[in-house]
Parts: sequence; C-alpha cells; structure tokens
Amino acid sequence: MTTMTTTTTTTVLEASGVTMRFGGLTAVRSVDLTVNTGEIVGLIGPNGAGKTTFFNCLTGLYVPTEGKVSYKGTVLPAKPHLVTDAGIARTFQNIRLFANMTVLENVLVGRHTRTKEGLWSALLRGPGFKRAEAASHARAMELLEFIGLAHKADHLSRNLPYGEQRKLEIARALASEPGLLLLDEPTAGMNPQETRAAEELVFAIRDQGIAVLVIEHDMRFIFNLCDRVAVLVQGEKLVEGSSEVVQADERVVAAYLGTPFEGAPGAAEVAEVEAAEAEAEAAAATPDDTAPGTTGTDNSGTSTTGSEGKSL
Ligand SMILES: Nc1ncnc2c1ncn2[C@@H]1O[C@H](COP(=O)(O)OP(=O)(O)OP(=O)(O)O)[C@@H](O)[C@H]1O
Repeated sequence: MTTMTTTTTTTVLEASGVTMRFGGLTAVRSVDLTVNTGEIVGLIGPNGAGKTTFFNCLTGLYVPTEGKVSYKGTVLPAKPHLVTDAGIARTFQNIRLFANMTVLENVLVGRHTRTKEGLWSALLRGPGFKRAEAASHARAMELLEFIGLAHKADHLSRNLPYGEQRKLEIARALASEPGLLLLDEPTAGMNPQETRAAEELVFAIRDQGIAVLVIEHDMRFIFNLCDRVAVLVQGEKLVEGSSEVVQADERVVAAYLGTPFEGAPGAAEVAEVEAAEAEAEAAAATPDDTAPGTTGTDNSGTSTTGSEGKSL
C-alpha cells in the first residue's frame, strides 16, 4: 500500500501596507510581507532601512500609521503581550536577558504566557499550581537541551559567553510556544563558529514547525538559510525572492553601496530636493532682471536695484 502525504502551506504572517511615520520621517512605507508555514524568510537592507521598525510594527511595540498585520488569518491588536499570546515571539538586536537570573529562570519567564494558573493558585501553591510548575520546568529544560545549554541551567545568565546569551534569548522566545519566531540580528557579535551553530539552530527550529523571519547583516548567513529574502531600502520593499534572485539583482548591490539607481525608493524625493536646490542656486547666481524695483546690497554695502544691478 502506498501512503500519500500532503503538505498544506498556510500563511502564518501577513503584513499588508504597513507604514510607520515618526513625525516627518517615513521609516516604513507600505510594506507587504507574508511568511508561510515551514519557511525561513530573511529581511535585509542597509542601516536605517526600517527593518527593526517593521519588526516593531509586527510585534505590537509600534502601532503602524497605516496597514495591518495578521497572524494565521486574524488581525493582531498592536499590544506586545497579545501578539505573544497569539503565537509570535521575538528576540531583540540588543540582548535583553535578566542578567541576575539563572539560565533556567530566564526560560521560565518566557513560559508565563502559556501558564494558566492564577494568582491565588500561585500564592497557595495548590496541586494545580505544582503540576503546572513541574510541567513548565520540564519544558524549559527540554528547550535548554534543544539549544545545548541544559548543562548550564543553574548558571547566572550574565556569566554566559556572548554567543550562548544569544541562544538563551532564542530559548526564552521559544518558551512561549510560538508559531512564528522573529529574530533581530541573531548573529550580531558572534564568531564564525557560533554563527554556523546559529544557522543550524534556526534550521532545527524550522524543522519543529515554527516559521522564522530573520533580520541579519551577515549576508552569507541569510543566503544560506532563507527560502525567501525581502530587501528594504529607505523603508520600502525593493525586491523579494529567492537568495539567488536577490543576490543577482544589481539594485540590491547599488542600495548597499549607496549608488543611486533608477526607481530607487526615495529617489523621487531626492531628485525633487536636488532640483529645488539647483533652482535656488541658479536664481542666486543670476541677476534677477524680471523683478524691477527690487533692491539689494552688494558686497561693498552699496544699495543696488535688482533689474539693472547699477548703483542708485
Ligand atoms: N522611535 C523612533 N523615532 C524616530 N525615528 C525612528 C525611531 N525608530 C527608528 N527611527 C528612524 O527610522 C529609520 C529606520 O530605523 P530602523 O532602526 O528601523 O532601521 P534598521 O533597518 O533596523 O537599521 P539597522 O540595520 O541599523 O538596525 C531610521 O532613520 C531611524 O532613525
């Protein structure tokens, strides 16, 4: 008998038309992005392109000026704890561990969204609470095994080497049992061996059925890892496609090198400003003979007319 397995792809994350303005600055402009089950998607772009701002819009830290974010078909409220409850977990660019807590305690903190025991149960330490506590402990240890830090469960997190602190952050995020994990520069500050191990870890996370969206500046890491890569430039999505497609796109290289190219995001605005500046310079350099009667002062302090440029 032959068995047939079918894999259904579902959309885990759908961001549509996400725009974020800070006063006059548009940090993210009308960005659409989807992440499907079983996918690792990369988000790259030069410094200041809007990647972290976009992440913050996805996780409820920022309320997007426009656009919406859905997780498994449900529009998310812009509240971080509700986003975590829904099933999205994240790590931050700057490590945010509880330095004076143990490795295990840090992971246990990440489990609080999945612990249903209430305050009284916790205070009275009844059987329900004890059962929940034991289950949380077991799950946290399982996650520490998964990332290879079980043997350091009782170490203070501040005493871990940098690469292990980054891994611990990932374990803490996984403790909320997410369906989507957002990683913001997971290899920042890692040596090449640690980066390689981080790559393996992200593949293993994906193999556990968790979709991953990752921001990273290390291009080798991104292109090895991702099924799809989206490129943000000046807040706009410039290209999206496989690693091969993105690497072959000359506009991506140009954006990283800061070389202007036709149709570049923000290019119209830059061209407008440059044209206005050129016009102003030309106007300043040319004596204005169209405005008779206007007066000015030359370098010698002599009053002049605009039309003739002669002394009165
Ligand atoms: N809270 C804020 N208030 C005002 N401007 C902000 C705020 N957060 C980000 N910005 C601006 O938005 C733009 C995008 O910043 P963002 O940090 O999202 O870029 P990035 O692509 O993550 O950069 P990097 O790769 O350097 O981390 C920048 O011009 C930044 O100065």
